[in-house]
Amino acid sequence: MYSYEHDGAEIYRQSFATIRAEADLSGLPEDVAQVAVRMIHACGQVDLVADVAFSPDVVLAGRKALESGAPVLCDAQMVASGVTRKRLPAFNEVVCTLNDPRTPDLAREMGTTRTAAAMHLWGDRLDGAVVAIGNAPTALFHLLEMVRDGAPRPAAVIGIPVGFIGAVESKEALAASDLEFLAVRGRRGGSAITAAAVNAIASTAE
Ligand SMILES: C/C1=C2N=C(/C=C3N=C(/C(C)=C4\N[C@@](C)([C@@H]5N=C1[C@](C)(CCC(=O)O)[C@H]5CC(=O)O)[C@@](C)(CC(=O)O)[C@@H]4CCC(=O)O)[C@@](C)(CC(=O)O)[C@@H]\3CCC(=O)O)C(C)(C)[C@@H]/2CCC(=O)O
Repeated sequence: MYSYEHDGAEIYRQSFATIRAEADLSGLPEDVAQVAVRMIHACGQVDLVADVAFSPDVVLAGRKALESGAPVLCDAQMVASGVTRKRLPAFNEVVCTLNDPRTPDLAREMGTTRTAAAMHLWGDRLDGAVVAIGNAPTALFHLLEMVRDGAPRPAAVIGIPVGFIGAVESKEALAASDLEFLAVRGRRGGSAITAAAVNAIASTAE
């Protein structure tokens, strides 16, 4: 026999209370702090808060975009799968074009990864969208290149790729851009944290 909590709501309550007790959220505006709590919840690391980087209006911009029906454009299926549809305020479309049959050929032609190439299949949905990049640094770099070259601007970029090659640099490039953004500086990141951030932004929508 094991003694453990069986009540899902109580697990969540204790979890969020623990995060608020242990994480130093004092340097964050309240709306970003709410999102950071869910990001920490997704990875179990309260020190994540020190690496959270953001533009001041990113939560508001993301929320407004979702309220007005903007799609959530994701680099990987894992990110798309993690977005809780019932939290989205306007039956928003959640898009991941990675597994589109055209993507592998496009990647070969472009000489890049599939995640980066797949963004070209987002089409005009990029305009005013919430972009969620949780896996692929190449996708984040390429998004910045696309916008620099005149592609429509997303309303907010949740750019939290993880890893060792390009992750740090792509997030620094995002932070240096003029886009509304939320990121985690350093190697940490990933699909779960990214989806949690989208879910938090969506949940605060009214
Ligand atoms: C270099 C890549 C990295 N992938 C990482 C971590 C994870 N990736 C998983 C999975 C299942 C997928 N990763 C792909 C996106 C695949 N990963 C890459 C690429 C080779 C290049 C991306 C880049 O460097 O920017 C990328 C393929 C591509 O051509 O774009 C994936 C599509 C590969 C595949 O299975 O076909 C796939 C995504 C599937 C989906 O959700 O749609 C992991 C689960 C690892 C595993 O399977 O063992 C894991 C998930 C991490 C997460 O939280 O998302 C890194 C570490 C991010 C790495 C990039 C950086 C580095 O340092 O290498």
